[in-house]
Amino acid sequence: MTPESEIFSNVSRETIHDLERYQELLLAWTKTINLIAPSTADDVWTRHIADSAQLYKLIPNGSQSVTDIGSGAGLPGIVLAIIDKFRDQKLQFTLIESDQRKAAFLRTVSRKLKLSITVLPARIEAVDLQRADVLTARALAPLQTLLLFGNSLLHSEGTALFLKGRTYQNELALAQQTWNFQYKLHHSGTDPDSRILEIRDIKRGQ
Ligand SMILES: C[S@@+](CC[C@H](N)C(=O)[O-])C[C@H]1O[C@@H](n2cnc3c(N)ncnc32)[C@H](O)[C@@H]1O
Repeated sequence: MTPESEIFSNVSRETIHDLERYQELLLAWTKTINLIAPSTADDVWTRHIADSAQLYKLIPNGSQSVTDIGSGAGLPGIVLAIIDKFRDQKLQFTLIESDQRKAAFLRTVSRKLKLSITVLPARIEAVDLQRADVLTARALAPLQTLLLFGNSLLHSEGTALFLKGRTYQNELALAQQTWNFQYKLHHSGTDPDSRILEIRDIKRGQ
């Protein structure tokens, strides 16, 4: 089994169907608003959908809420909500995206696919939210900034899942100068140079 087919190995046919509908909507809206980099439009399934879907198995059992920050086109938030729709876990998702047109796209996808999502068209720094069990982010900001957001948005026993490219080692070293935290690195099933950072116990350093 390839790493990518492994990502979808426990996923139902209905889930794949909804993910394909999401992909169609994403490509249709990309013609008018800049949802994804044009260079990635030919490979949305692997570059964006599979890349996001691999986070689902890292969401701890018993979690109830997931906050996805800087969601953009809904990556990973929408993809995780689609997978969760056909599972027993029934997570409540909050997606924060400051660009109003992207937030409109997220609301449209949520309505069409009947997802359990609240979209907040706001800046992350400005929201006053109940702390989540899980915080996710992809392609948003350096790790130091993500930890600052995690410090205010994540439950004290919660888990942050951040998709990071090849700079992850430098970002970890820099973040450790300001923050104390526990972390685990997971290989990415879509890009050998990327990692998923699973982070807990975020506290400001001395
Ligand atoms: C590079 S895109 C990545 C989007 C998506 N997570 C992905 O992987 O394709 C970053 C997104 O975060 C949003 N964003 C950046 N700073 C933000 C902030 N402070 N509050 C809310 N959204 C923000 C931008 O509008 C943009 O849609």
